[in-house]
Amino acid sequence: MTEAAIAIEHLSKTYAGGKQALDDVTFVVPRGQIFGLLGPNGAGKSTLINILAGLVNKTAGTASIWGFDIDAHPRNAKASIGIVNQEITFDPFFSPAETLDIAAGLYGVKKADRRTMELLRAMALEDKAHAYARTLSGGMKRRLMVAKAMVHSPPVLVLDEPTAGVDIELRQQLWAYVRHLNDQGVTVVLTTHYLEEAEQLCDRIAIINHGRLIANEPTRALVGMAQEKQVIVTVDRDVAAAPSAACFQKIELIGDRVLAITYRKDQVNAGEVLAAIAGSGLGVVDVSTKEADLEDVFLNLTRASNG
Ligand SMILES: Nc1ncnc2c1ncn2[C@@H]1O[C@H](COP(=O)(O)OP(=O)(O)OP(=O)(O)O)[C@@H](O)[C@H]1O
Repeated sequence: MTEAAIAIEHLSKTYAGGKQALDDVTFVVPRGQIFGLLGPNGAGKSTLINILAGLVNKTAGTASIWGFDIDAHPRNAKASIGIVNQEITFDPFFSPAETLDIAAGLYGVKKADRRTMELLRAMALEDKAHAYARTLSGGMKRRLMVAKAMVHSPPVLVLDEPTAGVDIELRQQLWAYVRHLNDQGVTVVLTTHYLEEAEQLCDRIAIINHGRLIANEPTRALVGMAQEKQVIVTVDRDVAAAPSAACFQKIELIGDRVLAITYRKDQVNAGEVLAAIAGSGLGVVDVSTKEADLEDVFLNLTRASNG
């Protein structure tokens, strides 16, 4: 079996005060992937990452990074992961080069092994190497944070909400660098609220909601679930049983005259769905549609997992 980049088993966290942020979470991040951890605000993503970082103590379960259990081998586990937090944290009076040197020193990276200029170059910060960090733009600061997380050349890089408040151009640059790192063999985990963002980058996506893992699928399979769209159709007479048609993914009678039809928008459009209703002899009185977004994917998945 190939070893996991990150393996989490039955991980739970209840904060003092009683809030359960993680509830029996088990999943594996395979080595070499770009792995998306999705979930709405407050789902428990940061808690999970902070446990991996050694900043939050778990209540139950185990976690290992690059084969190192975080309790049994905390130093090796920490050396195997670089984490870019949501907050930008560095001393504004140091230059980017100094910032990286200091971070490398904290990790015990020998001077000869430091990659300060290489990292700055990779993050397009070479010409700012000796400027005060406080003179950097917001985007440059964020890139510096990524470089800082990589000073000890960890095999796993975690980006927690890397694009919150980041403009599109910078986002593209950041993703290009993430892909570059991944091409070089770095396993990347990124958390985001945005399915679309994860969709573009990730090989695999896990979804966490209310502290529970509700999906862990190859991106393509998960995105398929987001292709579902629903139309609610009111017809002109009472119907005893919902009509069927090949273009319906699912049809439910939700009132005497109201049908909820799920279809895949990559396969049919609403017009065809309505035509199928008309074809079954029913007159359409009213229609409303609903786009499947991440929220719906959550709902579908939670419904599915509740049986
Ligand atoms: N130190 C803490 N003490 C008590 N409750 C906490 C603490 N940190 C987080 N929580 C709660 O735990 C839950 C999960 O929070 P967490 O920050 O892990 O979510 P998240 O998915 O990272 O959300 P966001 O995307 O907003 O950062 C939330 O209800 C949050 O209020």
